[in-house]
Amino acid sequence: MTKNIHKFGGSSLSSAQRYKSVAGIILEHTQPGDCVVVSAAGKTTDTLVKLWQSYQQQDTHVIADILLQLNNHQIDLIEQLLQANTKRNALKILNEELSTITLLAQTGQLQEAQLLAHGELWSARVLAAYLQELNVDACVHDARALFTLNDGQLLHEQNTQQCANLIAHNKINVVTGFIAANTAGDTVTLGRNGSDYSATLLANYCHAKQVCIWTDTQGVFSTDPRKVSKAIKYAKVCRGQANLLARLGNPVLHAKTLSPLKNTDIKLSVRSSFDVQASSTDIVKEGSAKQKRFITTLQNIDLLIVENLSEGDIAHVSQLIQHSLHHFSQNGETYLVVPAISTHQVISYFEGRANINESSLHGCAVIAPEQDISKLDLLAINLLNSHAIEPRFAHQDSGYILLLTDQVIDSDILSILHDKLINKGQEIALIVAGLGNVGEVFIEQLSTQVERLSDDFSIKLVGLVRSQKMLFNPNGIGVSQWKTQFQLEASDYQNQTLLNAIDELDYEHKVIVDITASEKFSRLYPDFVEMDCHLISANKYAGTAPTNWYKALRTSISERNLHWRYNTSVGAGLPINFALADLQHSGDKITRIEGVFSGTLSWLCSKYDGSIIFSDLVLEAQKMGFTEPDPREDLSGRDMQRKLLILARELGVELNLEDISLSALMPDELAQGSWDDFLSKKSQLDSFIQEHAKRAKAKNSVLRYTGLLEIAENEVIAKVGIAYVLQSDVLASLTPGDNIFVINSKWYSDNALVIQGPGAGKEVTAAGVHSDLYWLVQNLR
Ligand SMILES: NC(=O)C1=CN([C@@H]2O[C@H](COP(=O)(O)OP(=O)(O)OC[C@H]3O[C@@H](n4cnc5c(N)ncnc54)[C@H](OP(=O)(O)O)[C@@H]3O)[C@@H](O)[C@H]2O)C=CC1
Ligand SMILES: N[C@@H](CC=O)C(=O)O
Repeated sequence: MTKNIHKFGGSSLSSAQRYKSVAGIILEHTQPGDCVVVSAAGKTTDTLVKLWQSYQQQDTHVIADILLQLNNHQIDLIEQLLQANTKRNALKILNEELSTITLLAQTGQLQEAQLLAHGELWSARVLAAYLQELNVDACVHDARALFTLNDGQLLHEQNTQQCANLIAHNKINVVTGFIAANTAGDTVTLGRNGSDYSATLLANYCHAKQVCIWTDTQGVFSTDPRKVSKAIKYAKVCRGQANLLARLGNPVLHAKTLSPLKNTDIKLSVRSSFDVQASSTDIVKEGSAKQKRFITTLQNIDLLIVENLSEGDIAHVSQLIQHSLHHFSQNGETYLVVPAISTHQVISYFEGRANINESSLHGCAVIAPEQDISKLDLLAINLLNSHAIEPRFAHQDSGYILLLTDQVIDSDILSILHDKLINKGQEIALIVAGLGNVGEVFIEQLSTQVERLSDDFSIKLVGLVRSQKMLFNPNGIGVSQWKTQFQLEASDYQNQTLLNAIDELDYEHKVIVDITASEKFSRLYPDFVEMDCHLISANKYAGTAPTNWYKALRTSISERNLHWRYNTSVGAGLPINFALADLQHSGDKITRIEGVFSGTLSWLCSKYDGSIIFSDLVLEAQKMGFTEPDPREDLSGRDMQRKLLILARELGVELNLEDISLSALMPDELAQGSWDDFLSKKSQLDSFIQEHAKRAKAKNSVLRYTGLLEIAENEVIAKVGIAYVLQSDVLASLTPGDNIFVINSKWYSDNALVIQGPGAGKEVTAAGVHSDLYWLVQNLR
């Protein structure tokens, strides 16, 4: 049974390397019986159109050039992808076909559609042959045997039967997009971007479950992400809004692509074939997702008034000019928005029923939930006016506003409109992992913050995660009753359950707040990022992961325009990462950071005077919520080593944990075994500390645990360890629990910049996590 239809466009097949990537996707994402619809490789259709025009103009030089170009491109693909007999065979067929084209042209028998069809035929054949070489049982279908039209109308019943007869249930069916046949057996095309339409038609005829359009963008965005960096990628868009978008300037989907899905349950996804890990946008049935806000731009259009416009006219004209069309009524007139380049063709089609009302227009369309439209209309006009743009024509309808102007809406204006119209009132889903010392306080402080930020965003807590249990509610968990709700409703925690729940969320923004100390949880970050989640970490594991993993994560975050905040991973609530980033952005160069970066070790060393045994102080620090879940992470120096690595990476220094030398504040032996084992041997820790305190005293010094990062031209010194500091030193009089960062830089060379304050504690840390959340929300605006 055919379950899924996958469609790959020209850009996904533009080179041999791209074919290999597509084959990789097919291997991973398809099963026997699925169909793979392909467009012509790269710009092949454009080249074939030029060839057709050159034949019309009988321009022999250009014809020869184009034929050579097509031949070389195909030979290149065949040579790189196929082997032995398959290759020889493919080259022979290509040669024969190009000769036939020449012969047909010379005898005046060449037809345009028949010529254009070669693009899809070539890609389908090369892809299927390449898949076969990879041992995939693939077959090729020429869609002219599957889709028949009579007088421009698809013969649905006949086509369903043809698909049932020909589509193989035990193979991967590679199908040519874009082309069909008429009842006389001649080739016809389904119009520009017809391959998407082929895919949804095939899904309808084969009763498929899902169509996946693999393209060069990651999905459907609130606006063009190439023009507006804060464009929001939506996880779900309803078909009605997708249809409007297609008609009002968004090129990702075309209105006719959606038509075969009407009255079906077939799911449509838009995914990137260039970034396979990225999440998709799903186009779903009305009511299955909330209505979103979009802004699209229109350029070089004319506005026609048409008499007695029918749906049939729209279908015919769209086919004629190969463009999705939008029409609407206002004050008793019916308007049609057409690309200026096609106005002449459209007017002739209507034979006196259409007149130009306004010409040479540009503008924008805002699509939004019905109830927001009037408010947004006013706001949009005011914003345009404030930039000296007076709409020449305005139309407000259910679910959208159309503002047509003399000026082009450029990226700058579009960004402003997007910020003020689209990026307001958006919903942010918050998933908090780690409900320990810091996590609990973070949630207690949450309701005030949610209220404070509510002007711009509606923040909803949707997930709470502990090591063994999780609570997830896409509609929101009551912040004031979270504990009771967690006790009563939490289910067993599993990574996949959590990931599935996040993937299903229909929110504009998703934020994972990691307040665990779990390495295992941090390993899920790449999955979160693939689902377009922003990250806030108090957890230090991801920030100190091996360089390759860390860099890949960073790249993936920046490619998706996401944010990762982790200020509390060093210095708890102190603004150390902010300060370093700020200095660097302002042109400073940091050369040295020295100090005490552990609240726990600061507290322990400052408190210890021999009157209370050291291990009892450790237990007290643990009780106060200062220490890591296992305080040996602190005593081993490992936690401070992590902080130093985070600081180093913040400054662009490429280090791994092993590059930071470390001496522990406990005997190595105590690092092994369980916490109970440690407690049974804690006297060893006490003797160890006693001994160091004695040695320090002998030098008129006190025992401290310090870190140093020194960045010279050719050398980086990075170390954490025990230090004996003179009584007169600033580190000797540090308030217990305080961190101190002494920073030297180009600007702070002789007189260092000092940041000092509490470096651990649940309240300050939770407040620091809120500061990261606040920063993030400000940057989503
Ligand atoms: N305490 C402080 O002063 C500061 C802490 N931090 C950092 O904040 C983080 C939390 O510290 P703290 O609150 O003190 O730690 P706690 O040990 O009190 O809390 C840790 C929480 O994480 C949960 N958890 C553990 N493993 C997983 C997992 N695999 N998946 C999901 N949840 C998990 C635990 O679940 P369960 O409840 O089931 O055990 C617990 O709720 C740490 O990374 C720490 O380094 C940063 C700055 C200062
Ligand atoms: N154990 C840590 C807590 C914060 O990271 C410390 O004491 O600094």
